[in-house]
Order: sequence, then C-alpha cells, then structure tokens
Amino acid sequence: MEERIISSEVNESEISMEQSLRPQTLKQYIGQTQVKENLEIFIKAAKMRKETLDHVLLYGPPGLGKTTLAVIIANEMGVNIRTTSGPAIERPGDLAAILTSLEPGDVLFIDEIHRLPRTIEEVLYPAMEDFCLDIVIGKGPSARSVRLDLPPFTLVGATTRAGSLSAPLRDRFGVLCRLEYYKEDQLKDIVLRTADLFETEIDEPSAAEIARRARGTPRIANRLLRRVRDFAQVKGNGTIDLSLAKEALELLQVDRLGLDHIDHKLLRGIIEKFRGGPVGLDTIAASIGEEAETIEDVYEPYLLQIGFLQRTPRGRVVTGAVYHHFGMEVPME
Ligand SMILES: Nc1ncnc2c1ncn2[C@@H]1O[C@H](COP(=O)(O)OP(=O)(O)OP(=O)(O)O)[C@@H](O)[C@H]1O
Ligand SMILES: [Mg+2]
Repeated sequence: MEERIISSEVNESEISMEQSLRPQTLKQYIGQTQVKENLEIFIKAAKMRKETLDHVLLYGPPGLGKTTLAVIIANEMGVNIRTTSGPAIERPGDLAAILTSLEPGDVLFIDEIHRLPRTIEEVLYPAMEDFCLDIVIGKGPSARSVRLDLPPFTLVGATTRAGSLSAPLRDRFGVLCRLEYYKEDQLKDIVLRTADLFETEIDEPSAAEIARRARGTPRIANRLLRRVRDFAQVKGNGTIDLSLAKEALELLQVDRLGLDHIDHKLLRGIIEKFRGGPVGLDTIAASIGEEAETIEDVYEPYLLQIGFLQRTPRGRVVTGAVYHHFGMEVPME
C-alpha cells in the first residue's frame, strides 16, 4: 500500500513524536466528552473505595486516542502501566510472566486485543475475573494444574475492531468506551495545543483549516500541522497564517474535506464505471487494484462517516454529496 498523508495509521517515523504530544491527564485530553465523563466518575469511585479500576475496553478507528487514554487512565489512578499487544503474546507463559510481575493496582494495556490467540484468551478469563492464573505444570500423565494468585490489576484493552472480539472476552470488561471521530472545533483545539508544544505560531483560521482536512482524527491533524510547519519554515518566516496553510495543504494534495487522490479514484471509479453503484466490494477492489480488506478497513470508514458512501445489501453506493463535491450533476434516478 502506498504511503498516504491522510492515513489514519501511525508510521514508524512518527512514533516517538506522537509520544511527546500525548496529553497526560483527562483534563488535557480534548473531546470524547462522554467517555471522559464516565472514566472520571469510575476512576474517582475506585480511588475512594481504594480498589482497582474495573477492566476497560477502548474501541474505535486508528488515531483517535486509545493508547493515549490508556496512559491517562494509569496516570489518573496513580499506578504503573505495562504495555503489550495481542500478537506479541504467543504462549500462555508470556502472559503469565507479565501478570505475575504486576504491582497491585497496575494497568496492563493490551493493544490490538482482538488479535490475542484463543488459547491466551482462556488464560485471561480467570485472571480478569478472580485475579488468579491456572497453569499446567509438567506434561502427560504427571501434568497437574496449579492456581496462582495475582495482584489485582486493571486490564485496558484497545481495538479498532470491536466486532472481532469474542463475546466472552468482551463481557469481562466492566467499562466499554467507544471513541468517536472528532468534531472540527475539537481538532482545531488539538492543532492549537500541538502548535504550542512545537512552539510554532499559528492563527485560529489556519488551525481550523488543518482541522477541517484531518478526517476527524487527531493523528492526521498533528501530521498535517507538522507538514504545514515545515512549509512555513522553508517558504516563510515560520509563522503559519491562512494563505500559507492553504498553499501547503494544496501541495499535499489533501482536498478541503481531507480526501486525497486515492479517495478520489475510489469514488470516481464507482461513478464512472458503475454509475454510482450499488457495486460489490470485491468488484471495486479489482477495478482500482486494491485489496477488498484494505478498502474496508482503511479507505471506507471515513467516507461512510461523512456520508459519501453507503453500504447496502447489494453493494456500495455513492451519495449525491459526492457529485456535489466533484462539481458534477447528480444523475436522475
Ligand atoms: N483527545 C486528544 N487530545 C489531544 N491529542 C490527542 C487526543 N487523542 C489523540 N491525540 C493525539 O493523537 C495521536 C494518536 O493517538 P493514539 O496513539 O492514542 O491513537 P490510537 O487510537 O491508539 O491509534 P491506533 O489505533 O493506531 O493505536 C497521539 O499523538 C495523541 O497525541
Ligand atoms: Mg494505539
């Protein structure tokens, strides 16, 4: 897959920069009001009772702040966080090693928890429910099972695919938090906050312009800001104003809704080759030379979110908004 500036997934070179931009407290975390309010109450209550926080599942598209929230939860609880991911835990022993090394109250963060192998999931159930671990020692007829007590801990799981989580695992989380795409004014605040951390001067209209093209996603907003800042340094005096921001975004080929040439290819393809649809996902995939799964996971979610695409039982359909966006006439039925 080619690199896209508006990709919601993190690229290698951004990882350390992202870490430095992460808000550290619920107060600093912009948007997601409902999730924040809930967490604030649950955290307060757990602290008053001097208990660990219930297990928390964070789900939603990439780049919306799941990892950030996991770190914040640990900070607000005043405990350590241990981070791992579903695919990193291969054998029950891997999980046992992590669990037995936790301090009471710690947060264990499992990213991409939907990719946890089933055999590991089963080890996790009693750990989540009763803070204990059943492990089998030895092999064959002499094998016996021993029960190990664990320190009480909070599991924070994150996933972009809540639907792929098994029901028994999902049911063991006491707190379910669904992250939503951000609104423009929230993204604007995120851009202003990041610019402040970068010590870059930017005015509100420019921040709003970047926010508008960020596909509801803080990660993309921060990435666009970084590119615009580079442009301002090279072409100007480092300060970002609206005309400079627009010029930079134009060069990045991100249109005023945050769509790039791949989105355009996809949407125009459906209009030109399939009269706007309905057309099956596999047919679209073949016609633009992409994997169906990539379209479904990476390209489509935002287009569905802004109402440019609709899923029907007979396939994908582009909406009138797409014709307007391209300055085309909406065809008569
Ligand atoms: N509410 C927020 N306020 C300010 N910045 C945010 C917020 N949410 C996310 N960010 C910023 O966006 C970037 C991406 O966030 P994060 O890594 O937490 O996303 P994620 O949901 O874990 O993504 P992935 O699914 O790829 O793991 C971080 O650098 C963080 O600084
Ligand atoms: Mg993450």
